[in-house]
Amino acid sequence: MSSGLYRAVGLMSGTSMDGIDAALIETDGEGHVRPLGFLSVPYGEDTRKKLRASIERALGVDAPGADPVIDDAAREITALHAEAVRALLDGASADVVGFHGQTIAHRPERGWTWQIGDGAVLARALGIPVVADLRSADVAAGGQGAPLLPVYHRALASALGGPIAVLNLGGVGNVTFLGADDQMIAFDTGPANALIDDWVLAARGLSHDAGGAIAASGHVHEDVLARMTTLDWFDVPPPKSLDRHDFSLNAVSGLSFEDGAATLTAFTAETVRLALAHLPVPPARLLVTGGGRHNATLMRMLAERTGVPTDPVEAVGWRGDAMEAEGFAYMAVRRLCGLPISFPGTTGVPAPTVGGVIIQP
Ligand SMILES: Nc1ncnc2c1ncn2[C@@H]1O[C@H](COP(=O)(O)OP(=O)(O)OP(=O)(O)O)[C@@H](O)[C@H]1O
Ligand SMILES: CC(=O)N[C@H]1[C@@H]2OC[C@@H](O2)[C@@H](O)[C@@H]1O[C@H](C)C(=O)O
Repeated sequence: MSSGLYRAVGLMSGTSMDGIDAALIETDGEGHVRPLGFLSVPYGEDTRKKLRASIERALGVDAPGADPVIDDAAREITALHAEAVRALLDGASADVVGFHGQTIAHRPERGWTWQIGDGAVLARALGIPVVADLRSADVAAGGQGAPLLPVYHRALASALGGPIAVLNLGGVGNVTFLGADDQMIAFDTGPANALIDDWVLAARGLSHDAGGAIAASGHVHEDVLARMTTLDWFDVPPPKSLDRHDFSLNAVSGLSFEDGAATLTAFTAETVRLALAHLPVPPARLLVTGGGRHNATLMRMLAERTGVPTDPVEAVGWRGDAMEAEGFAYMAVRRLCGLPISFPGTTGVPAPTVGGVIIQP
């Protein structure tokens, strides 16, 4: 560390369970952010199986606790995160690691959110202080515990004119509205890629609809879509957040493979249109991050259905694949500086809240 600048590693393993993203940035936890490196390490099929089994168990419990299957998965992913950091740093140093962990269940209404991975083991393995458990303080204070990235979006967007919206299309979608005077409104929008992924996996064993080609060859069933979007959840004003498993494929189950993909893709676009209706004014542009920005059909439907100019975040020089990992590096530094990471407008927490636990090696 020198003159308030930290070299920080951020680790994110998202709800798609595709693997671990690791980013290295230099930051002061405020307006200065310089990207220094990024890599992704895919989970092997064996790890994914363990995580799927853990999720199944976690969704059935009243509160997080010891469980042999989940504990085994946690040990395994902690070791994989340590390897990812070593590969990223390649012998170079870092001042802190922000460790998100793998979300296996998110139940803020029950007072908890569950990210597995052992920060103390990681800190010892790396010899670097770790900031872990970044969501719990927010939930304990009455917030949704998600989304947390808005504070990082605000740092990146300070040079851009507003109002803009940053849309993350991961397994679950979330939007950050950045208005005048640093106004931040953020919330989860719906299942972004989760249902599309589930649909193509169940029917053809595919991990995703690459480029949106399957959806492009199908036909959107507007009647089915209308039934899907009448769910009360979409009318609920923010703050709000979702578990990846809060929605199901029931509504499209009778459709052909291609029409199901098209209708689910249109559903994701519609959920964003409904989300934007909760904002005080329409954003001038929608900047899209997360894996869903690689789905050309989804990007086209988003622009058509929202009527808002839509671009991948690369259009303003941000790094869409690295953004979440960079964000957790940034949040780790904010923790070291005692700065809040969640706000009434982003998670519904009553007051700006410092998040994460610092673990010395
Ligand atoms: N080339 C592509 N074409 C279509 N979809 C893609 C492509 N690449 C990635 N995706 C989609 O993006 C998803 C992964 O996105 P991302 O890595 O942003 O999610 P995540 O970080 O795991 O989730 P979350 O943000 O919900 O935690 C994949 O599951 C897939 O559906
Ligand atoms: C509990 C949890 O892991 N939530 C994730 C998930 O993936 C997207 C959306 O749902 C968002 O709320 C959050 O992640 C991002 C990184 C966030 O907190 O901003």
